[in-house]
Amino acid sequence: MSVEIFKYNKPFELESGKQLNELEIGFNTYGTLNKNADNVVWVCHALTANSDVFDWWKGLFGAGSYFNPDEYFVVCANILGSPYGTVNPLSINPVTGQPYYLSFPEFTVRDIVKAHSLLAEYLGIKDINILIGGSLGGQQAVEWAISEPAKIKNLIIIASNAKHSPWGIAFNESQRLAISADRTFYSNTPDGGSKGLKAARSIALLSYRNYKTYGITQQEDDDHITGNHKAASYQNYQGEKLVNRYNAYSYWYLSKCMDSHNVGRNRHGVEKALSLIKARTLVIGIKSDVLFPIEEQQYLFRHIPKSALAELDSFYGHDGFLIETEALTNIITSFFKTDVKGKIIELQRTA
Ligand SMILES: CC(=O)SCCNC(=O)CCNC(=O)[C@H](O)C(C)(C)COP(=O)(O)OP(=O)(O)OC[C@H]1O[C@@H](n2cnc3c(N)ncnc32)[C@H](O)[C@@H]1OP(=O)(O)O
Ligand SMILES: N[C@@H](CCO)C(=O)O
Repeated sequence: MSVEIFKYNKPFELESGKQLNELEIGFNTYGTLNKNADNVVWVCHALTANSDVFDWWKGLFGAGSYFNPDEYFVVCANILGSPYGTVNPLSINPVTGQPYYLSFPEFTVRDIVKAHSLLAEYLGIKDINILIGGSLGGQQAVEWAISEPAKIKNLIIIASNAKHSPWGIAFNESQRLAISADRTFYSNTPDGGSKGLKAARSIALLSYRNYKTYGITQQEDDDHITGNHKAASYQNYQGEKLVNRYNAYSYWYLSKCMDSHNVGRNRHGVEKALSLIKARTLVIGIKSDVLFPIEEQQYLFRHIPKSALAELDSFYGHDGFLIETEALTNIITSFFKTDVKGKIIELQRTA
């Protein structure tokens, strides 16, 4: 499915007070907006994904899945700073005629939401029936539900939080240290910082999975002492896989954006901000998630007025939100079948 581009030809003011002179957003839509305009499902994607949600969230999205194009008008937009159609550090700065690289302005989760709200307006979307996102996507979703409470009818937040934790920021900073230790990062070339990015992804994976995941998927049959350990080869492979489809500059800025996440900023605190949410909300946590531990979803559940919590027992850790599509389908189906506030659904892993 090809990416469409929305161009906003006015300067786009960022939360920092800085601005982007031009805003372009890559997005995908699937299905059609119905007569009552009440079938919109908006997906907020996570760190390195893109707007083709039918590709990366198969099993939950697509023909025959829960979110299918016969029933829903699904929209997914590429986030600010990401290189899949939206303005990002490798884009040309109209003022200089050169790519931004490290002169790209820092931006926040609120800026992503503000940009996507402009896209929603352009698409003629007044109400979002279901707003859904995991991880950094969940951070956008909760932020949007607070900034435009009347617009969001139902909210699904998966493996995410209300304010990025010191632990999460420490992981992100460690990844930025890896990127900046690669001096080519400062060369301002499209592949600058590639070795650093590879190391950064390797660090990040440790937070996306966990001890048990590695113990099973990367267990070795033989007894060799050094050299080509399976887990080492996996880290290298995954690092290179990201380098082949991404760039260090987008990664750097998006990790800073994630650190900025704090729904309470200038809103009299996190609890007050969460209390503003009007959407009927489903919070899903993954018990084995070490990056966004279950306590963070329990906290969201406690402070979002009309909310339910599901705790998923997955083998995959944080990345379970992308992988456990069958379990997510079951949880979401039960949520929309029940009106009981606070019902906690406990599910075992299915994959
Ligand atoms: C333009 C684009 O392509 S955008 C792609 C979309 N990306 C996104 O949406 C980002 C979000 N997605 C993700 O983060 C991931 O895809 C996930 C979490 C959903 C799944 O992760 P995966 O990498 O597919 O799964 P997993 O961790 O099991 O790794 C499997 C891969 O590692 C390889 N692998 C496994 N063990 C080893 C090892 N010991 N040594 C080397 N390679 C290994 C497998 O061969 C497989 O390779 P493949 O991806 O080329 O098929
Ligand atoms: N694996 C996810 C990040 C974890 O939220 C991604 O690459 O987008």
